[in-house]
Amino acid sequence: MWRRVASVSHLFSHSKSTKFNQGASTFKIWETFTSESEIPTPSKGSLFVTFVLGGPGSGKGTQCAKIVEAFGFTHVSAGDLLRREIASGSAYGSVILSTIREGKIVPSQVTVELIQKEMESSDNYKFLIDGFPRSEENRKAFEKTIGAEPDVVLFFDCPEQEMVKRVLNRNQGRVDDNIDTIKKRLEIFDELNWPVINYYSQRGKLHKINAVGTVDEIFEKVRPIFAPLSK
Ligand SMILES: Nc1ncnc2c1ncn2[C@@H]1O[C@H](COP(=O)(O)OP(=O)(O)OP(=O)(O)O)[C@@H](O)[C@H]1O
Ligand SMILES: O=c1ccn([C@@H]2O[C@H](COP(=O)(O)O)[C@@H](O)[C@H]2O)c(=O)[nH]1
Ligand SMILES: [Mg+2]
Repeated sequence: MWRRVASVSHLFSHSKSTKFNQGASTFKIWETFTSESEIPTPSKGSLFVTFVLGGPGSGKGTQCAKIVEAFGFTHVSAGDLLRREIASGSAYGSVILSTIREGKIVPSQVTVELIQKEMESSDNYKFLIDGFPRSEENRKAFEKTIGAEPDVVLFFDCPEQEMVKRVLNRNQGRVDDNIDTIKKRLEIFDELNWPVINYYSQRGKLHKINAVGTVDEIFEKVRPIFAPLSK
């Protein structure tokens, strides 16, 4: 399925064996980008991971749907996986629900396991991981468990006022779409997500997109990032 490019198991000697890092490793060494304008050119069969970051209501899910349509990615929304876990009545459900209500972050172990299962159940090799990692701890847990780093990191940069307006108008019945929880989510975003954004910026993987405008206008800024990919 995924083409092996090189072994990186020595970098993740404590990680669990998974579809992504079995034995001598089934994934490639990730290209490092020296500037923000460089775009990776993946070949079919190599795992290609995009992290999609941005504050609450910045439009991550909306743009992911368009990327899926245009470029054939599999969309893995960490928030959706957690909401699905609550709905399934799992043992973790009540603690996840109270964490989401408080706008806090669910323990990495839970989220990474859900993401891992979702990726492993897909035949695709191109993934959009939406709304994750939300903290440096999340980021490190993903690297350790999945044994991979993102090829591309999108960051939808949106003013707070606009994000609040969008979330309050979303009308999807989410328990966290109320002004009190939004304030907490914004605080947590400021405190914990910026270090992740800075981390990927320093590694030249970050694509910062101004998220103000119509959905189509924003997608026209996203499209060139994936232009080297065929569907
Ligand atoms: N460019 C845009 N202009 C106006 N409204 C938008 C735009 N993009 C998305 N929206 C709307 O804003 C709301 C939030 O968008 P979306 O769910 O995509 O954000 P998100 O970043 O995934 O938020 P969250 O982190 O809370 O899941 C939705 O109702 C969506 O339809
Ligand atoms: O990696 C994650 C993703 C999400 N959460 C919690 O879920 C809500 C909603 O997430 P959205 O991405 O906005 O759908 C978020 O506020 C967190 O409480 C998480 O803990 N970890
Ligand atoms: Mg979303």
